[in-house]
Amino acid sequence: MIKVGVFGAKGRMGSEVVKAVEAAEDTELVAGVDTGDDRDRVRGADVVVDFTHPDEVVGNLHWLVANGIHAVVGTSGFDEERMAGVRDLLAEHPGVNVLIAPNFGIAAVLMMHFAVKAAPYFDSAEIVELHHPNKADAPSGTAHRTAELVAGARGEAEPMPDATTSEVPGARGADVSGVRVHALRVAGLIAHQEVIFGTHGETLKIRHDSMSRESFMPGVLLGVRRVSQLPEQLTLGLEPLLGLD
Ligand SMILES: NC(=O)C1=CN([C@@H]2O[C@H](COP(=O)(O)OP(=O)(O)OC[C@H]3O[C@@H](n4cnc5c(N)ncnc54)[C@H](O)[C@@H]3O)[C@@H](O)[C@H]2O)C=CC1
Ligand SMILES: O=C(O)C1=N[C@H](C(=O)O)C[C@H](O)C1
Repeated sequence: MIKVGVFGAKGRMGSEVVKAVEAAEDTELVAGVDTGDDRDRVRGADVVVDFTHPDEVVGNLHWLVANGIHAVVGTSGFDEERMAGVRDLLAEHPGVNVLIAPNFGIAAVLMMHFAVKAAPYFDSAEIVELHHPNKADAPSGTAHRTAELVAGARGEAEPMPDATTSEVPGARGADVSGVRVHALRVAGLIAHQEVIFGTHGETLKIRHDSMSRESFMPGVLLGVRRVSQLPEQLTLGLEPLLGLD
């Protein structure tokens, strides 16, 4: 049995993780921790899953790593600088592993993978992410990561065509690694993203839709099962666990 703790246990994602961990045959819930609870409640866990808040997750990670507990992190907000901080932290604690996945949806990971494959063949690439209005951060962690991956796959390609000289601030979205990202917050939605590519006379749209938060659970459980055996102390994204690297 893998002993699992959950940080953010009363939240939209954390409450699903609690149910998934309780339902799986090879995992056992040690405790759920939410705001105001003592982190000590997860002592004895092999792995803790964190779905909290971008402003809280780093403090949680420091506590977990210092206490020798592997972490599976879904919370967004991990840019290059933050990743470097986690790498430094892990260097002081050999034997502890951290998996940070911007998106645990298997189809979402495939959407990012296909976008990387498509990117070198197009002049233009822009990302539209659409989420529920209770989301704390914009753009989403998934969109941020997709933009970085698409930019990397474009390599030394020409700058994207864009004749805009007059702009209402924000109208062209955020520039993430040279890729424009547009964030919509709409009641009734959960999590959705389109990557739109264009070249002469042709466009390609790659779209992913999360219809329920349950859809993230197979990916979270995969992370819980595999985090302790990952070859690197820090893994970004579910891709290597799915054989997609
Ligand atoms: N990687 C992925 O596949 C996914 C990632 N997310 C990310 O997960 C995070 C949480 O999203 P939601 O569940 O929608 O938010 P939420 O607001 O519904 O839940 C967060 C919960 O964490 C609790 N919390 C805040 N600080 C805490 C702390 N220091 N210790 C323990 N609990 C704490 C809050 O009280 C709340 O109950 C966001 O960053 C979101 O972007 C969301 C969905 C999928
Ligand atoms: O807050 C959410 O809901 C989601 N957050 C993650 C992100 O920021 O990419 C993953 C998914 O988009 C849902």
